[in-house]
Amino acid sequence: MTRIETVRLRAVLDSRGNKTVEADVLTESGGFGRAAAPSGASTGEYEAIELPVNESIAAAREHAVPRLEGRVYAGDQRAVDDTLRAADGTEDFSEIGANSAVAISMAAARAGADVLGAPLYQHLGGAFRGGNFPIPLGNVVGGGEHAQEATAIQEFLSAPVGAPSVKDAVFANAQVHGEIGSLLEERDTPAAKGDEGAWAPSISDADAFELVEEAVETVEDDVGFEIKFGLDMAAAETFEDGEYVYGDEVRSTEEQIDYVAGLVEEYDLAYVEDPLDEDAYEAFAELTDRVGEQTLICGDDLFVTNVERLQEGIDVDAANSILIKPNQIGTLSDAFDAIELATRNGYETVVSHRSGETEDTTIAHLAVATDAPFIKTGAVGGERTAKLNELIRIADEAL
Ligand SMILES: O=C(O)[C@@H](CO)OP(=O)(O)O
Ligand SMILES: [Mg+2]
Repeated sequence: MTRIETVRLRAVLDSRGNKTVEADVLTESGGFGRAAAPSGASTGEYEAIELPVNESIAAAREHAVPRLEGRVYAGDQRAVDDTLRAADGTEDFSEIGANSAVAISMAAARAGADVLGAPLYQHLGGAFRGGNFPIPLGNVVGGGEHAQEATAIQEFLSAPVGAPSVKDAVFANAQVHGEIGSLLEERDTPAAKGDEGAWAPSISDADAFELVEEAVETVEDDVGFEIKFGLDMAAAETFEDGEYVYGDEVRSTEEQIDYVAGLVEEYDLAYVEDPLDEDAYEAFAELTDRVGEQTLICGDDLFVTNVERLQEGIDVDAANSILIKPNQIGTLSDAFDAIELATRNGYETVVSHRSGETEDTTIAHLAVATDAPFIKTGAVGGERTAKLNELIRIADEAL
């Protein structure tokens, strides 16, 4: 019933103005699904490979599309994704590109949902899911690879942990973002916005901590529920010759662990992503041992949504949460496998956008379908609010 009739691929723009892959999947019964690949800037070394868009589309048309059309059912996600893997023939999608793979994988899921007449989260998660909503982590101040001349730490994330509903949480993050804008204006500190819509002022990390703390407290008082904040330190980007280089600060591994543990204590951080290098399993484990009871230590570049790397981390207690980015691994099935392995081992999952995004809302559905406790998808900006507003619609059963 959901047999794929046609797969169409095209280049469209992402939020940075770069080209990305969009896929349409049409089924023989008239089902239709469309999805687009996001793109990272602070990409992990072990991620699946994103090929130049035209190259990826040409390779996918040659190798993957003929194996899908007339042969595979869009509703059978495993079969779609196995076919993509077989067509590619490599471990890291370097033949057809993870950008075409993930676009086709997500478009097929949408087509499958369309044929069923079900919302995507229900098709992906089944009848017994959809009642829990992720807490959105909203990037409110940032720099690193996402903005020039801004904070050395890549992301300061508002975390409305006490929000009574997803809608309240989404609005609270936007309010924190707005409050920071007002504080910057009061201080005569000019600020551009980074790739994810966060403020990107030319201030030190220490100043950014004070700024975000003040904004969070102000909004917390106003909304009446608990808001914390967290960080993506994207440490692999700053790790040079065995040292962590954040602006003028240079730290050894032990110093970095002490520094992060100190930040968790001082600011009662809810979340710390990639505090250490992408190969530093042991150092991650040391930090998790010290502060893992108080906060989430999340692996992004460390795990790259890859079950083998996650298992390595589980074996040494490297972290207590994992970032889930479907394009990091190439298919929805692979992302699901990582989520299941994580959940079985008590790791919290954080479904995530990329810095280069489109209007695609698949990750909002993925988070709801898997009961993910968190979603990281920005606070403001059209490609970010596309996902946030979709969460609100899902909660309202307005799809
Ligand atoms: O590091 C990250 O977590 C992401 C998203 O915030 O950034 P990028 O997509 O550039 O890898
Ligand atoms: Mg990250």
